Amino acid sequence: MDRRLMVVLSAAESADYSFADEYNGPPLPYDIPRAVPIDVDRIPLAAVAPASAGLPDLPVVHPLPSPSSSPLKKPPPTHATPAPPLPVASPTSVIENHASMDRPGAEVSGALGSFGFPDRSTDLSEVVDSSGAIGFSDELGNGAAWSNEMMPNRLSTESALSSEFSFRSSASGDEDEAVALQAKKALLVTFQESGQSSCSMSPAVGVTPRARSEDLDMKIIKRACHRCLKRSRFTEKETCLVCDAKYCSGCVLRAMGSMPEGRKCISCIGSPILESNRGRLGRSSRVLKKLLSSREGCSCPPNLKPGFYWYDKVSGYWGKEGHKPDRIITPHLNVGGILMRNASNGNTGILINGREITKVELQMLKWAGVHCAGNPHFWLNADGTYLEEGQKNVKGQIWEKPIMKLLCPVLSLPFPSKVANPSGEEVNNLFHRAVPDCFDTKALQKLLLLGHHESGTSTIFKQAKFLYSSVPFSEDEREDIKLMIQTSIYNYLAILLEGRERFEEESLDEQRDKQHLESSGDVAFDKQNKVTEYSISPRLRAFSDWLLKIMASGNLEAIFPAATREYAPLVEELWKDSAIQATYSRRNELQSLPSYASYFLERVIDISRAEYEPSDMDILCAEGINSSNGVTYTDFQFPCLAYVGSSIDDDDQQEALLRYQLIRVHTKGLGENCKWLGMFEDVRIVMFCVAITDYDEYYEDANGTVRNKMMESKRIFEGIAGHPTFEQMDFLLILSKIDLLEQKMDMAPLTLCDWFGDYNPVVSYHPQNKNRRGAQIDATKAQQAFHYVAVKFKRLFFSITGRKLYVTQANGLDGDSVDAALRYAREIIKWEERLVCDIHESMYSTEPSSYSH
Ligand SMILES: Nc1nc2c(ncn2[C@@H]2O[C@H](COP(=O)(O)OP(=O)(O)OP(=O)(O)O)[C@@H](O)[C@H]2O)c(=O)[nH]1
Ligand SMILES: [Mg+2]
Repeated sequence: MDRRLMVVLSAAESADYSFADEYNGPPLPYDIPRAVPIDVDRIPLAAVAPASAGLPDLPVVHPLPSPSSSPLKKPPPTHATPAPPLPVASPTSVIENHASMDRPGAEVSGALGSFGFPDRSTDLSEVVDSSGAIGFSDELGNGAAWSNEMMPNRLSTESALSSEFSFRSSASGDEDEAVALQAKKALLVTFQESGQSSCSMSPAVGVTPRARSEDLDMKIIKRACHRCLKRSRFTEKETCLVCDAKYCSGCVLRAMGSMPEGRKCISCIGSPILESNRGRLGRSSRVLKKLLSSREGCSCPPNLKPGFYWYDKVSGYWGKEGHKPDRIITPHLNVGGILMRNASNGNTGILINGREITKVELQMLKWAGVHCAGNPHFWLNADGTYLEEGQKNVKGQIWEKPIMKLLCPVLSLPFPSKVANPSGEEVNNLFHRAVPDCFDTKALQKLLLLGHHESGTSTIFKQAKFLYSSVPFSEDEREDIKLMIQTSIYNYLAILLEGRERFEEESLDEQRDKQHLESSGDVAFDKQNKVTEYSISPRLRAFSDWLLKIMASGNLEAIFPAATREYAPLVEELWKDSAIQATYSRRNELQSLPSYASYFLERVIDISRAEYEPSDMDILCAEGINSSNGVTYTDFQFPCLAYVGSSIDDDDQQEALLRYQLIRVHTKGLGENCKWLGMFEDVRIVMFCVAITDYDEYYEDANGTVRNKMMESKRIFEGIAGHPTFEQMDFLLILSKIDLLEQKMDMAPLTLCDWFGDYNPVVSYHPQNKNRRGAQIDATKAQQAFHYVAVKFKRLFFSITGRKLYVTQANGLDGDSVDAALRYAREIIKWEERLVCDIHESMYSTEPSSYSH
């Protein structure tokens, strides 16, 4: 690395921390402190115990080879103060070092003991004094990186552990416990002053009073992995039940080995667990679950939360007692007893492997084409093949229909990650991108996207596919989309032509009324020969009549694709006609004309060509790609965000492995009183989409009542927020079409919507808010409105649930904006997880406060 590393020190004593960073700014007018490399000649060496010490005839560690011949490199210096002379290991330390000599890596432990880690505690006060908390932890980080790099196989877990542990626990409030544990740890590598008993030596391990007082440092260290010393807030860690040392997933198996006594580090085996950790016994460990799942042959382990479960050994179905199946795991595991008929509390009379199935499972069987008349009893194998009890013939395979892959998640039922073919060989499912095994074992985080008509849900859904899928739409799908766009143009035109006729009628009526007024009704009004701004030429009128007739007959599809090419010039002529343009300018009165109609009509000639290929934008704007009533879902992973000049860190990489599922449901598809919402009880977050521009838009419901779209969104939102399925669920409100708001507010004030009647923003007339010509710029108008609407929904949500509503804005047509909204949803999920972990930690931690943020 030839990049200059500069240590930035905080001049102020009161500064919270300092940090190391690369400096790219202009030359500084003053001298900066320089990092002074450690003088390798001053590295202390272990000495032979003098005979005067009166020690028994003990084996002695030989001095390390001279630095020049040593493979150990000096650690990179990061603190600005010269490194203090490092203490030489005392005679007793030699003995202590020797105590671990018969372990692999003991030699290295000894080397590190006198060179790297244990001296850290002595060195600590210096580093903390001069550069503060983060400076200290950087020091640790570098040390760890160095030692791991140099001695990957020989580094003793205990060495790092012990030195780290002795520091950590002596700072904890529970001195007695710490001292006892310390004594145990110290046998491995800890150094002690001569003359001290092994039990009393722990406080002597170089912890200065100053270091003890640094609570913040304690917290930072506590969150670090005790083996690699890497800190990360979001990296899950496993904690030793005896000494509370934490290990990241990369170190846990080395530090804890095969865990013959449960979750204890190797050095703690044989020691009783801390009483305060008793409550953690039997609780699931996500770190271990992820790690062990790939090693122990169970392709999809169940969620090990405390509770009672049932397990169907034959099919691999696994579920909570009294509930439908939750997972399909490896079959024939030696777990549990006989499967009870009422295990899942089913009431359908149909049995699978002796268990009475639930209603949703019955629905699934029906979709799979299984005949369920007469309440049959089935025998279901792990490969999905099924037979009727007492019969020999396989009746079918329940996973074989491709649609099952889509339908199972809809019913919140599991689908096997791998489907075995009849020969017994496991094959990857064809309908999914191949996902490595380790991903499969991670829980899928489900994000439910809901919204009223035209709220932008399918645009966000499509955008997510573009953002996160390598092949967002297949060739066939693109072909369908093309046909749909070509057809839609005629729909838009028909809406305009109908509107034109209406406006022409209204205009003629006005003319007639006016004429009647002027002539007192003496002159007859000749409607046929009157012209208005909405009138079109006879030729175009003939085409218009024909098209409207075809549309009315619902036979539009019959004239395609010939119509697209043949009539494209006429459509273009009509679109450009002043009558249609005048109609289009009153588009807010044409309820069903989508906002993107002009986007396609402008390009009708191009779009009508046989070789037309829809662009990504065309696909985003096109209607009907996701059916309005159906449920659509897509699985994805957030790619790592690599910023210029920065590398992707461990956290990002770990997060990039997490799998998400975006499920988009149109509220129409939820049925009366949202009765289908119960299907989504396992989603992690509900994202409710509202088009912020809906405040002045109306639609006609099934009864012919004209309703304001914003008020309708509010009504649906109230129903969903208060739905029992989502009692504890996080909600994120996405206010979409934010890009259109500014323009819209110029034409129609927000107060047009009854709910927003009290909108009265403070308009700032600050001179700086003027453009070069002196005109006032109200750049924040849309933002003010956004905040106002957001608060309205937040208050509404709070009044229903007593909880907090998260709100974000989005422009569905902008990938970055949708990416930001979805990443925000991910953050919310993470916060909630963190909160649960914190509560858990605080419940089972002996320390007053182990973590704060
Ligand atoms: N300018 C702009 N247009 C948007 C935005 N979101 C959606 N649209 C457009 O608004 C129209 C309706 O959006 P959809 O995503 O289809 O709405 P929906 O929620 O799926 O509603 P249904 O189609 O009724 O199911 C589409 O033409 C989109 O292109 C946005 O943020 N900005
Ligand atoms: Mg749509």
